[in-house]
Amino acid sequence: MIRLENVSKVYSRGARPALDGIDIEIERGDFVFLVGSSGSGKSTFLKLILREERPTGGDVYVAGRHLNKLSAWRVPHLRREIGAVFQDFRLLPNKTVYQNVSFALQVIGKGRREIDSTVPEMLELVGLAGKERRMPHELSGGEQQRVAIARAFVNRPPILLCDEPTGNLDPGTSVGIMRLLDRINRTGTTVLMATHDDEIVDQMRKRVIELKGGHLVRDQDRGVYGLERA
Ligand SMILES: Nc1ncnc2c1ncn2[C@@H]1O[C@H](COP(=O)(O)OP(=O)(O)OP(=O)(O)O)[C@@H](O)[C@H]1O
Repeated sequence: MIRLENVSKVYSRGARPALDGIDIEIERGDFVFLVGSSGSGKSTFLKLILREERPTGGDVYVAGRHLNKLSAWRVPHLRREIGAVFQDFRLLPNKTVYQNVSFALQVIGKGRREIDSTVPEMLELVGLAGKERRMPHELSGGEQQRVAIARAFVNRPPILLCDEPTGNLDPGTSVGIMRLLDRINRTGTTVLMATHDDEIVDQMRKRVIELKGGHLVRDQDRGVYGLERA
């Protein structure tokens, strides 16, 4: 589903590479934690997959596409295959919960009837039934993240990328969000989550990929956050 072959990224000439010679394959349906200290290259890794950045060396393949060769007008098609969730939720502040989720379908040209049947289903899945008419500021952080996940997943993309999705949430709320991501993964969705949340990683025992200074230093099945704590 995602494959990087000898991928490097240098942002500016002479700078240390943000990623250096990365080889990795993530299969359909995998759940993968991407860990590493600040500046290790996690966000750059996610940006290459979304084609927000391009590699300076090597090849990136996502959902059957060779991104090096993907022309700009095809990038929106790639992005339909990838739901993205961020630490800061990024909801539209002037739209209701329902509108935030339905907007994601409107912009890809879905019809009213399909939207009206899909959105309630998705809000039910994320545990927000009954809160359709709330505005984002009337929700807790955990609820806002559930809206963001509903929006990212409403068109059932095969890949969900999560950049620190529990970074702004307390531990109890984070567990709820992880249960939801786990459920989404069990539907066959590939989940790739960059995180600093050691408790979550240690609880879930999924595949762990660790970056250090732009190098891939660990790829561990049923892994933990830090080997020294194993
Ligand atoms: N747009 C950019 N221009 C120049 N350098 C960048 C840019 N984005 C990232 N970098 C550099 O690339 C390296 C990797 O950064 P990246 O944001 O990928 O790390 P990260 O692991 O996601 O960090 P964090 O956990 O703090 O989000 C860092 O040295 C950073 O300064």
